[in-house]
Amino acid sequence: MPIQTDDFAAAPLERIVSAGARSPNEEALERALRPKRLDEYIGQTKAREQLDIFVGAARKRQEALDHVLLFGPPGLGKTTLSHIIAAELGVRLHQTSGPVLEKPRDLAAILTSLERNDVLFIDEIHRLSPVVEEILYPALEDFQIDIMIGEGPAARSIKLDLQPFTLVGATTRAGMLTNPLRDRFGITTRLEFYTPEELQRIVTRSAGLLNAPIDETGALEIARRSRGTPRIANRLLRRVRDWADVKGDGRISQPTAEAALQMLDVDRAGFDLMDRKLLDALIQRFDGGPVGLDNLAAAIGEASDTIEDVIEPYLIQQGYLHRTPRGRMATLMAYRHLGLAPPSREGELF
Ligand SMILES: Nc1ncnc2c1ncn2[C@@H]1O[C@H](COP(=O)(O)OP(=O)(O)OP(=O)(O)O)[C@@H](O)[C@H]1O
Repeated sequence: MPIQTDDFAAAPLERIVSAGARSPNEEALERALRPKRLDEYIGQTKAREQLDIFVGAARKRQEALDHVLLFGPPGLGKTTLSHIIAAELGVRLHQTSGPVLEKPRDLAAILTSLERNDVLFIDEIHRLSPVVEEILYPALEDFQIDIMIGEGPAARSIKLDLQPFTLVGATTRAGMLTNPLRDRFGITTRLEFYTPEELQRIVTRSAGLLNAPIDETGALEIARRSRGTPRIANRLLRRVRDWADVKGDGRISQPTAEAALQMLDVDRAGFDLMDRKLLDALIQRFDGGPVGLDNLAAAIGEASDTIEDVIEPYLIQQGYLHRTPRGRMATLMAYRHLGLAPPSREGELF
């Protein structure tokens, strides 16, 4: 049955290509568009092949799968994959996130409620507090936790046995994980940006679920401007579909997609005003760099974390930005993209 989207509010237009922030309505729609099984999950061939084997083996032996760490920029499908892992194992998924688990007892309550071979998904696992992380170590290694009973001198610690389970941790920052935590994951999977062809298949699939008529050229135009990210592809698809419904005959083809995305200020490279502002500041105010992250953040009025997690990974991957030990630098492609003349600097990047 096609999904009705009339009651889903639009994402904020000022950052339509951000893979980060989402409204609750958009989250609901994402759930509906999520592939449910591994063979519906498009792209990420390496991750999919590995998981297919490891999950198959665990299921055959009726054992808990080794703990899995998924890392990569937001919106590439970490949450989706954790749901798929649980579905393929035929077990329940319990979902939480690092910042939500404030106290050791928050985590203890979840761990003691797990049934045999269940999957516990912790999003933003790099944001677990150290005291909560301490509880996790013996849970991951020996399926046991130590909990304190009572207070003051009468306090004592008791050991509780847990059911075997699989932790799936997701993070945008594998480098921020402590070594003891990182070492406890048996399977580490890095999610990569998607190719335009993979995104084209995702857009086509989502359009089918949304009952939106689209042809190959329309899907490819949306895919090319989606920064390698399914979340953005799905979001742009919905906005293009609005445009096609109001300004056209409802069908999405290349000219419709191009006109709609131009209106939304998403350019041919998938950059929005914020990306262009960052590249522009880097070139015009800092002579192309190198410039430190904090200075760049101050210049464009954005948080350093947002630049690091959301904006720059794609700019770097596409070759518009370099991260050097001395700071960020614009590449020749960045100058060209903005229509600016590059400086002639011998021995440097160009
Ligand atoms: N491989 C894929 N095939 C089809 N659709 C996908 C795929 N990966 C992600 N999606 C779609 O993209 C949306 C975002 O995916 P998801 O929520 O899993 O991202 P995420 O990496 O967990 O992001 P975050 O870490 O920001 O929560 C989902 O609605 C899902 O439909």
